[in-house]
Amino acid sequence: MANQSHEHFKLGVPKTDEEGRECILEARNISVAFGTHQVLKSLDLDIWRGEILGFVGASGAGKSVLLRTVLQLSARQEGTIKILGIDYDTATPRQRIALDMRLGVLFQHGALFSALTVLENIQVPMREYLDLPQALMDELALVKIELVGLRPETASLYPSELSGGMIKRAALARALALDPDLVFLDEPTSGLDPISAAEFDELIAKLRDTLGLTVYMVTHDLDSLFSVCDRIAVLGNKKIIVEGTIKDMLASDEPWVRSYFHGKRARSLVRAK
Ligand SMILES: Nc1ncnc2c1ncn2[C@@H]1O[C@H](COP(=O)(O)OP(=O)(O)OP(=O)(O)O)[C@@H](O)[C@H]1O
Repeated sequence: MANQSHEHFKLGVPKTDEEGRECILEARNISVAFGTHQVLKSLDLDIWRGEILGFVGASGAGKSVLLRTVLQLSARQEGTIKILGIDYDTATPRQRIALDMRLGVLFQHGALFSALTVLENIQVPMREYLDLPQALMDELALVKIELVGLRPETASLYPSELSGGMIKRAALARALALDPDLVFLDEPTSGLDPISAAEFDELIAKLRDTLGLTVYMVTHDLDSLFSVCDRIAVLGNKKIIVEGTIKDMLASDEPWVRSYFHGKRARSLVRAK
């Protein structure tokens, strides 16, 4: 038993960059097709500890497909995905569970269970992966509720009783339930008014700064890209066509990147900076 629990937590040795940051997720040569429709071809991606990586690309470019692929939720034709230095395909079942626990996900529409309260929603991953007494799970869920800036009274509310911004925060609290290293956020500010969206961005930046969280954010929100993303990756032509800081995006000659980051809305953000 002792050996089994040891194996459960035995993870790999991730590669590091020149600043000594660990590579939390390393995807190589990823290809995905649906029938004859090739969506991703030989795509490479590294995600480094502590960064907020924004993923953009034209509608239909494959952002959701890539997200689902790196989360092992949809099949790929080829390619390897290492999480914390472990190749998911060759990992033992226990290592896979340990890896799954290191990742949190906030799907686009919050995806809370409507029949469960906020507290119960946050406890879903705890019930799935941990064996804790109810009182401890209640305590831990309340800590997550506070962490995402919700009031303790929110714990007993159902999703239908929450505003859009509160749903996103509750879903984020659930994504953080197991203290993951990396959270995936799919369009986290879509559907929020600009003030709630800006507050959500601030929360993400705060969690990165205080918890050392690493964030993979699919977004169309230029405000988020300008205000919180350390690095931006642009998906197009079946792979990452440009990646870098917002400054790099503004300097890029790539036609889609130019029109996206030099559009009217982007120009007003550049002026405001
Ligand atoms: N299960 C599937 N079966 C067949 N084709 C699919 C499937 N899932 C996605 N696709 C196709 O893959 C392509 C990429 O879709 P995807 O949803 O990843 O785009 P996206 O970049 O996330 O777009 P958006 O910004 O509009 O959400 C699209 O052409 C889509 O029709």
